[in-house]
Amino acid sequence: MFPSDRLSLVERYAELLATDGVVRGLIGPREVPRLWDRHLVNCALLATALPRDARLADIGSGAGLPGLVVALARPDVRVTLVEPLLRRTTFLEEVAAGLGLDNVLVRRDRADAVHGDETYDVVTARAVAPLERLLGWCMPLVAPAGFLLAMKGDSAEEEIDSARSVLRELGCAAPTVEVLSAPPVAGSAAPGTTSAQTRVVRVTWADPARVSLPTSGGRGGGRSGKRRSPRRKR
Ligand SMILES: C[S@@+](CC[C@H](N)C(=O)[O-])C[C@H]1O[C@@H](n2cnc3c(N)ncnc32)[C@H](O)[C@@H]1O
Repeated sequence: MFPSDRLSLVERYAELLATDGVVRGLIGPREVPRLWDRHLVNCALLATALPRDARLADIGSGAGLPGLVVALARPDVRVTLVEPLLRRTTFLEEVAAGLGLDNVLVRRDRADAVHGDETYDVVTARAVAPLERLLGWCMPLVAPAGFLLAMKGDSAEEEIDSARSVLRELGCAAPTVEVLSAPPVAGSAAPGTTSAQTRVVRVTWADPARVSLPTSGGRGGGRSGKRRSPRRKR
């Protein structure tokens, strides 16, 4: 799941989450005993769904989940962690520098402030917003041939249902729900657990040739407060 030469870095990150992360209020103390299976392994499964050398933006990274974990698991992937809260970006910058991760960039911003600046092959998000809202934040960042991977667990189908009209309005294809799994990790899975799994919603553009993304200077969330969305070319 992690390259062998990155394992000590993952262990160091886990230690930082369990100590500084808790003291600085980035992760709840109750999460510490389940850091590996519920957070690190769960997020590392995303790494199995990424194209080689992808450019990825993780929206609402918090303490680095899943973005930092993906950067640890996939040194070939360039990861931008988009997070608006200073306390969190400070931690993310410290961890990335402390672990010597040269494939991580931290951007202190809301997702919509990035619209028009960059697009990415993959955009990820975990526990940030319902899919309906997440689409408006994330799809303007998805390159025409790229995709959004939203970690949604058991609520995936229900959230897709609620997002139908937004999906249509933005010009997205029908989302798919994928189960990513890996063999059990010795000593980390709960008793009775046979393998680690996570459920993700994958959203692509319906017609990549007809996607019109915001351009710089035309970003959404500006002073007018008007929401700009990617539109299909007519
Ligand atoms: C519940 S936390 C989840 C953090 C992390 N993804 C995880 O799974 O542990 C939600 C995060 O989304 C961030 N967030 C909220 N609104 C956002 C927005 N519009 N753009 C980017 N991040 C946002 C918050 O600051 C917070 O760090």
